[in-house]
Amino acid sequence: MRINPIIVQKYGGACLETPTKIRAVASSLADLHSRGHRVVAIVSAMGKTTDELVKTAYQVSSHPNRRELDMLLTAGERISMSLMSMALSDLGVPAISFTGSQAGVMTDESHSSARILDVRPVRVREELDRGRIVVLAGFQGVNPVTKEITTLGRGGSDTTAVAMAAVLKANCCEIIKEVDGVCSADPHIVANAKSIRQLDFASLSEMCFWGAKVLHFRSVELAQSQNVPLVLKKWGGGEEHSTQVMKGVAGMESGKVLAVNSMARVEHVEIDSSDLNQGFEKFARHLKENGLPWPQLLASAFTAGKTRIMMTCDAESLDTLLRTVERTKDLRKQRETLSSVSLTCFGGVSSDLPFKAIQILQHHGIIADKYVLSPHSVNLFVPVETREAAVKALHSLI
Ligand SMILES: Nc1ncnc2c1ncn2[C@@H]1O[C@H](COP(=O)(O)OP(=O)(O)O)[C@@H](O)[C@H]1O
Ligand SMILES: N[C@@H](CC(=O)OP(=O)(O)O)C(=O)O
Repeated sequence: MRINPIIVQKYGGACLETPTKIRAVASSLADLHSRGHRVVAIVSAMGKTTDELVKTAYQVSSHPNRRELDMLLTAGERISMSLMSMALSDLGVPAISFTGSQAGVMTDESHSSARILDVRPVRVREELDRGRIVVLAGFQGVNPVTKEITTLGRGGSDTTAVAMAAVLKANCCEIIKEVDGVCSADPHIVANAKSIRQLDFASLSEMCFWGAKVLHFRSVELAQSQNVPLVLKKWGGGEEHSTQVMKGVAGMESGKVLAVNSMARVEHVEIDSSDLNQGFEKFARHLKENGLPWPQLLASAFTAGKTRIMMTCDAESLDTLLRTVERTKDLRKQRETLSSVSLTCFGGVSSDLPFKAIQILQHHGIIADKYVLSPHSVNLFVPVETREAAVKALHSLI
């Protein structure tokens, strides 16, 4: 007996913003199903719903409890999944929606930044075997011991999609976007940013770590380790509007600049401490005592009795962290907020690139006051108000 191939498609909030868009996505899923695919659709919350829910939480509490915040935020995806399933039924296509816990997404217990430990998609498989389209709420899971509902961190639906594609051994995991896949810069900043048709995992992971909002960076690592065939596609667009992620792409050590990405907000926290280790212990204790998630750490250093940690995170978490730090004797915000601008290169960074980048910025009146190198990227830190100009200026290197 021929077994129909499984396709996992993930739709982000931008593609699901309105009921009309949901109906359009439903008809495209129905089409895929009618062509003989077994279809699993992972959905995010509609449009900016998650941002709105976070805002509402902060209107009722200056310091929302993280368990309750997860309960609230998972509702966004639950709305999308049920509406999608209804729209599919309306088109005469059998469909069923599941939350993360119903779909068997098991996570650790870390609210708002949980990691997937295992996926046991028993019900998903049963429903696929019955011929239904399975619609899953992305971004969420359940801790198997405490039975508490968790979220995977902002943008986490991509990670749900990749994890599900891995355990179902899907033929393809398609991340459907409103943009032309991965571009050489955020097309909302650089109007002539080019779509990157083929991209290796290492470069993509680096771009996403340093602010490319196209994919949750954990999902890239997962896709690579689990060998998941990953494609990013523009909704309704053809192949020229998509990016295929590959193990290796042609070329050796070209050092070619592939993309410029940026992070809007990088903060520095200073901790009175006797060494780096004590600095980190105090920082970890502060996060725990205030129920805060770990931010994304970028660099740290110890000098003259102070540990300095450079970090980023979503705006609400950074605001809460800085508010709680104000009330603490040994911790403080160290300097003005910065933005990062990153050049990601194929085949490794060439030694002269940081200096070229600094010169270009300087030519545009932008002073970068430090940079961090990683194997595939040069990451410069600039004043917040110059971020977009810096991205545009450095895009000339592509
Ligand atoms: N290098 C990049 N390539 C493509 N998009 C990028 C890049 N950097 C940032 N972005 C932003 O990422 C967003 C993600 O795509 P979109 O479909 O709008 O979001 P979502 O899937 O989260 O609903 C785009 O709106 C775009 O502005
Ligand atoms: N809705 C969640 C999860 C997510 O992945 O969203 P999106 O795919 O729209 O970026 C968020 O906004 O963080």
